[in-house]
Amino acid sequence: MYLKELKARQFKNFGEKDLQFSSKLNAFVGQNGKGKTNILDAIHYLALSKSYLNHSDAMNIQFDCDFFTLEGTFDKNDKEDIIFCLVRAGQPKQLKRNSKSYDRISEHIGQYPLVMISPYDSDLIKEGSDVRRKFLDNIISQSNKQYLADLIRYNKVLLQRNTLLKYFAANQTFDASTLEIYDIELVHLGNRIHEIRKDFVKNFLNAFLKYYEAISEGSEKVNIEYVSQLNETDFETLLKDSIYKDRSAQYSTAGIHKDDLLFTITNYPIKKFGSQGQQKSYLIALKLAQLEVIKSALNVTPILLLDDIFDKLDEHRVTQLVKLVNEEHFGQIFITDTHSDRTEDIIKQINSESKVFRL
Ligand SMILES: Nc1ncnc2c1ncn2[C@@H]1O[C@H](COP(=O)(O)OP(=O)(O)OP(=O)(O)O)[C@@H](O)[C@H]1O
Repeated sequence: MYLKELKARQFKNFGEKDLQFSSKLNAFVGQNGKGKTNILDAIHYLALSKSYLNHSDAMNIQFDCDFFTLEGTFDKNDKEDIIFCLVRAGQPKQLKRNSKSYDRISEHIGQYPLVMISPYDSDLIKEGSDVRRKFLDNIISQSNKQYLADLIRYNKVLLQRNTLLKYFAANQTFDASTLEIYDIELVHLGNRIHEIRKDFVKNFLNAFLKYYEAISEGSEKVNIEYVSQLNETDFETLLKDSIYKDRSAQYSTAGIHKDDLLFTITNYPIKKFGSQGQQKSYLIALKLAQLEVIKSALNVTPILLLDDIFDKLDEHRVTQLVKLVNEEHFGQIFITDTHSDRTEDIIKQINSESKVFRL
């Protein structure tokens, strides 16, 4: 599967932009602010029906305009699919495949898988546990619909339990039997989610270690640990033990909604002890492992977007990374860079069909 062609109208800084791509490597070169990332974001938008960068669809409309459109021609098993997207400020977005609107936009997800590696991924290391849980949940949900359903239900029950705790506090009352109804369901769902996350991290770790070792040439010891209160104590006991704390906090303080991933380098948290290059290598290995998992779940090779990823990596790591993505199991790749010399070097190394766009 690859993107053959992109037509963007009034999307961010592009009034009108038509591009034809190579099925293997595409490089966008240009100075800061020329719109290299915006092109990757347009591709992201077409593949996943949302921007990587802006939560609000309307923020992608060119300044002083009323709408944007994107049209992408994907080649999937030698068949062409045309994806069209129209966004008008204040209106629901329209998404069509081959001129037919989707009944639900979620039907589009997974059809044209894509993984983006961008400077904004540093949030995964630097921000709170919710960002890492989201990363984990997103990957697992792509191939496990039951997991997604359990997770949605868990969050709903959790919200109801929290509302009840607030009600108890506001009315200076307490009813253990009502709380127990929620606890039974939370324990049932939470245990299932915990087991799946535990198994997933075990498998994901192997792929991650393989990529980190390849990029760093095995020079550093890294690890991902699945941190969960349920690793130590069963969920039922946890809920019982935390009831006084929950009542005073007026929310549920224990459960799988507190899970985290601990990213380490030489046994210390990479967030505090990793250099910028090590953190970047770590993020790249995480995302390449993500690509591998998606590929085996969907049986389609995701498109890979590499936004400005060479900065802060030393020459060895750049070479290793280029070698890696040049391997057979990677499909279409888009890269952006401000250094045209470096891009030319990379293209020489990759030595396969490629196209360079100068912006
Ligand atoms: N809605 C919008 N309408 C018009 N222009 C926009 C809009 N959103 C962003 N831009 C412009 O897009 C430009 C940024 O583009 P982009 O981030 O793609 O640059 P880049 O080439 O990747 O730069 P860098 O090398 O610094 O990462 C900025 O000039 C910004 O003002």
